[in-house]
Amino acid sequence: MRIGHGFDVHRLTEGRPLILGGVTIPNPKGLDGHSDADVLLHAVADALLGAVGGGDIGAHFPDTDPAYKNMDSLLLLEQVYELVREKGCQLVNIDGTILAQKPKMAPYIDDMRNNIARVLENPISQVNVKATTTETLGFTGREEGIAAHAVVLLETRAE
Ligand SMILES: C[C@@](CO)(OP(=O)(O)O)[C@H](O)COP(=O)(O)OP(=O)(O)OC[C@H]1O[C@@H](n2ccc(N)nc2=O)[C@H](O)[C@@H]1O
Repeated sequence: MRIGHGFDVHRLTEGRPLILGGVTIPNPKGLDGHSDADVLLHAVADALLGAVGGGDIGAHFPDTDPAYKNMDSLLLLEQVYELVREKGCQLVNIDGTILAQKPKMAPYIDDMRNNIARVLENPISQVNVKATTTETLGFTGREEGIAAHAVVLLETRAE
């Protein structure tokens, strides 16, 4: 068994869509970044890479490479999971947490879970996503940005 943790932050800005877990969420501001800035999927991808000792997404998808401009992070996650499978590992379960003061994420959580479960070829029961405010504290509480954590458990095929 192997565990991994991922964490990511993106700044909220006007003129960008808010995409989390592959779901476009109506909101006055979206997330800034080189890719689609899907902070939840980035945390999940970093957790997967961490679990297999595969570095981090910045090393695999440099934000200086035009190829990743506005990249759909579901494709980024797919490529990371291919690497996990190549290393003889597969997903047991994921737990993700979005830290955002607004908007309310509850209506979109199951769609996020479905997207992640589909890309990682696992039942939705293995993929948990939750959201929390930071009680107006810190940069997330001031609605300057959104952060996300993810923890994954993998099993090696030999197990
Ligand atoms: C997903 C992508 C796609 O281009 O861009 P964004 O859409 O987030 O902008 C990138 O992979 C986004 O990678 P991410 O890892 O989140 O970006 P950063 O935090 O800026 O880190 C970029 C790279 O610098 C390294 N790094 C970061 C901070 C630091 N103090 N020292 C470092 O050496 C990290 O290991 C990483 O490999």
